[in-house]
Amino acid sequence: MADVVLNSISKTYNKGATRAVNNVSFEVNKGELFGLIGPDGAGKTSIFRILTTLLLPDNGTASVNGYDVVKDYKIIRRNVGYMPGRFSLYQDLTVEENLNFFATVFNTSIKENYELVKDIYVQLEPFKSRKAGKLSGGMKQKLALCCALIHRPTVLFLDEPTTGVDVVSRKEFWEMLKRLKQQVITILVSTPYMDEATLCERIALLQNGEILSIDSPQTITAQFLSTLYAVRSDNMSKLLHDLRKLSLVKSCNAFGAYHHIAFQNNDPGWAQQLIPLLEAQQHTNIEVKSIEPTIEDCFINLMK
Ligand SMILES: Nc1ncnc2c1ncn2[C@@H]1O[C@H](COP(=O)(O)OP(=O)(O)OP(=O)(O)O)[C@@H](O)[C@H]1O
Repeated sequence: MADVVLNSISKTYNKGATRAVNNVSFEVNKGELFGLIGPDGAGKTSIFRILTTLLLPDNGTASVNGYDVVKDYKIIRRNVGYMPGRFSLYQDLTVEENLNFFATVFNTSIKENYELVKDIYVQLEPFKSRKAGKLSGGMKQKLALCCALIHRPTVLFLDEPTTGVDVVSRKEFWEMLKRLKQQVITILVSTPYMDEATLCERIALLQNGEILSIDSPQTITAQFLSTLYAVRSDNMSKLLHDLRKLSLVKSCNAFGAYHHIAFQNNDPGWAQQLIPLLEAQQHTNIEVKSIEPTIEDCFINLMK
């Protein structure tokens, strides 16, 4: 059963000049961990604000727990948890005061739902008298998650919860989400980090307000039809330029320490031809290896 349903949702700003969300439809099943993956400006926040009833769509319909986001906004606000990208905590209140405040707003108490947040809150307890503004990024993120959970929501919306957080805290955060799933809470999480996509059960890849693909991360990467190679040499910027000029190369993109390339067809002989071709162009220490595509490879491929 679907807990969240979007039907052809569109949203523009600046009197129609900025198209933020363009005809987006998808469903999120009950208890699912669903990721909205896309770069800055892709439309993730606009979609979250529509689903949490803070923004009206221009067109289309959407529902949460079967309730319409426009007509039934009061019920939805009581039932969902929302962790916005910024400003969800009161910086001048302590850890405990923040959590108490959010519990009170929802007519509940920390005690009543402590079991749900216990795993996360125990890590914050040593700092419970510290002002939220004085917490580290990772701790703020944990407190914001506790605050979004304290009224036991049926659906949890987490907008870029790991943006600007260190790698260890990011990892811990995703482990917390996996544990939360066992409580049968439907979770929608957005992230610009493509590596986090594989931690979701299903994802929607979003660019310029449009869905490029929706499926499990495994299915999306399996649909990448070309054989992919990682290539490096001592001069990576010249390498990118030279690879893009080769007629046998279909696509070439910079990926950290390597460039990822796909050939015009999947003939394995072309990878062997590549080294002498690059040597002829004065490249040294050339390495070419076959690799599995990542979600980022798929995203770039779908953008074209
Ligand atoms: N209130 C607003 N007024 C005008 N334009 C807006 C407004 N909010 C968002 N936009 C624009 O709409 C587009 C989608 O923005 P949105 O915030 O939904 O995307 P996002 O994927 O969440 O990106 P980010 O992480 O940068 O917030 C962007 O071009 C953004 O500049």
